[in-house]
Amino acid sequence: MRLPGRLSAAIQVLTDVETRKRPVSEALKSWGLANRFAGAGDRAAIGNLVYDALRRRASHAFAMGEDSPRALVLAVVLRDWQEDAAALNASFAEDSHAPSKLTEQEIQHAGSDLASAPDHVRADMPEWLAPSLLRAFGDNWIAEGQAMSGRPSLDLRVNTLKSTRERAMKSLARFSPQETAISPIGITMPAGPRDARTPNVTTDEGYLKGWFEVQDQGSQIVAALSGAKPGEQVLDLCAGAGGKTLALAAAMTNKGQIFAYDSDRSRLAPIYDRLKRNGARNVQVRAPQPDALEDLVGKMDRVVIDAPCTGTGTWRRRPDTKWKLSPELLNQRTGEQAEILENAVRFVKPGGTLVYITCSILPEENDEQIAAFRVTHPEFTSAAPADLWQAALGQPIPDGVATAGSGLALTPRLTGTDGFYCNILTRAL
Ligand SMILES: C[S@@+](CC[C@H](N)C(=O)[O-])C[C@H]1O[C@@H](n2cnc3c(N)ncnc32)[C@H](O)[C@@H]1O
Repeated sequence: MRLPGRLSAAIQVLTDVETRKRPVSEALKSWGLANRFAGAGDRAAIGNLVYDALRRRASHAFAMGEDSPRALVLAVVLRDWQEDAAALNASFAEDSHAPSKLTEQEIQHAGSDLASAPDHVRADMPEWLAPSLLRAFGDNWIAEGQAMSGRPSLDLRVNTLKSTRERAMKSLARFSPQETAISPIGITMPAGPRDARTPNVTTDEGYLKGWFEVQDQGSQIVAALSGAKPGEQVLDLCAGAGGKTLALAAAMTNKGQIFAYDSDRSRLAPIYDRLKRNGARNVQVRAPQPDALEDLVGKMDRVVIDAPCTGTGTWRRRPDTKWKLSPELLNQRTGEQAEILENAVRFVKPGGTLVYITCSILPEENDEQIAAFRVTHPEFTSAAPADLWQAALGQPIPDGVATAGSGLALTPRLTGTDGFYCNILTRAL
């Protein structure tokens, strides 16, 4: 397929996402099934167009004067990919799969700047979140929003139980891997421009041997900050598919014990295969059932809460969710987090540590959640962010990462990662 056909396909997929309220990944998959002639390169390019349209939906719609799938997709090629309008129209004329010709108005709108746009449009963020983002980032919130609207890199965590970064990078040499800037065991492949494809690393021999996992550098950093040490008793209370569990097991060099629990059996299910492939042998999976964790009450050196959250920190990867988040859902998540924190306390032994993590950039789920927790639990004290960072990562904490509430905030702008938050609290003896 040439670009005109890919644009038509992207408009079709985006229309499907909008009208049927489907996740982008699902709409792309069903387009691929219905159009089997399209190759992997076509599917990647169409995916890029759709995701880029959604990443910058507010600013594209403002410039184009409308929010239709066609306007958004044309905005991507004209505003982001800097395609020449006249050349595009010439290529449309020669391609029977092309969208209809660009109008004079569309061409003119695509060139408009955002000087007069409201702040939330320039930030490409939902308007109702502006006060929260201002609280979290002060005057930098627009720049944070803009960084959150770019494409994410593909990051891998080297599994130090089985390999070294050097060996894993050799295995992936054809993708030009680079070392991550902060995580000492991370590998990154920066996102390419325009129709670049994301490398498929899961068919690599190194992956099949368990040398590395796909894991955003931000997730690797919070796992390192959680400070699990060989020999400890650790409860991973929201283990899900085990991304953090695997990182903790490697940090503990398979010594001590991790209890991996999740209230949702289906989310936990993939952990068994992943543990095997990673050679993680100090993990006991606790399936959800009454009293599943009662024997651990008061005994844990460390309880890790990788809390259910709005996922606002991952909006570069799932930009459709940026426009679906509602105040009701945010309220629901903060309620769940408060309950989980309360439950987690029971397991932390005196002098033990509670690790609270979200992949959110919203203060309601981060500093404000922890501030409320500390009112009812004055026996917990947050560790100093700068000391934690230096000890875990061997470098000084970057500007802006330490939060007012003694947490640590990662963002695309501050650390070149997905958005994450963590707060490490120690229980008094
Ligand atoms: C952010 S995800 C975990 C991701 C996982 N730790 C990883 O690194 O791949 C949050 C998880 O919390 C789980 N969860 C939600 N409510 C819970 C509860 N009350 N107790 C335990 N787990 C819960 C969800 O099922 C979900 O898997």
